[in-house]
Amino acid sequence: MRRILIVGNWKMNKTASEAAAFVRDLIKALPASPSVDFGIAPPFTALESVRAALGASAFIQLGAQNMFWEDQGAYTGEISAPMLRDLGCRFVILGHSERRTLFGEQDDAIHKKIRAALKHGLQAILCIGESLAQRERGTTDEVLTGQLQGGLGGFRAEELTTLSIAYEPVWAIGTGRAATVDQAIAAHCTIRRFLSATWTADVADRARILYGGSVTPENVEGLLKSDQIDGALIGGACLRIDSFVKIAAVAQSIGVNR
Ligand SMILES: O=C(CO)COP(=O)(O)O
Repeated sequence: MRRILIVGNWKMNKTASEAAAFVRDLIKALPASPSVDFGIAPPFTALESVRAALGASAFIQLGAQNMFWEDQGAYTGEISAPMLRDLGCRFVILGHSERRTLFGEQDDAIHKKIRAALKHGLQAILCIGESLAQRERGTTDEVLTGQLQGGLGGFRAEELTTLSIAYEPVWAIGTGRAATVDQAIAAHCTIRRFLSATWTADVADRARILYGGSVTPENVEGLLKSDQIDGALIGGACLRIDSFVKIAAVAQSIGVNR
């Protein structure tokens, strides 16, 4: 069975010192031997201070919110996979809908980033999700499989053993309007079926599929109770200690029984 993964995507929030102080408090409040995995993706500028604050707390993984696909060179403003590895990152979020819509990221760029992440031993969390218009048009499944094909097409099954996918419907991000459990399960099943049909049953079985979009301490239990939902990628509710800790407690209680 897949272990639950709870990741806080802090987006463009918290200075390096605020982030470090938060993490020091968080470590004290989280269970000492968790039955689930935790990850935090602070802004690039806080990676170093968060790594120092995490110290030996290996149960919280450090990750980044984006990266460029080249290792080094004349790419002003960009950050590479080796740079992230050197700062202790273990994962990187790629293809977030804010990157796609606000910064024009397309599938071919996301594909190159995933390849670079895997080459350097970073776990990729590939974000996919439909807009409200696409859902209303009834094209959700097509959008999801198109984004999977665009991001992952051409990879060999052996390359995808550490892959995670985050299903983040665009209309649910930061809106307070989360997908229902049934909507999330339906999308996760579409994703898993596609992984199995395109690669192997093993790839589909191993991939952790997280839900993201207005996850809160109140709705996380319903989501995680489904064995199709392997965790959550959380924005707003992971910016506050109290709600992060509440979500962690729910995940922990479900995780021990998985
Ligand atoms: O985009 C998200 C996580 O990547 C979700 O953000 P919210 O949890 O704030 O809706």
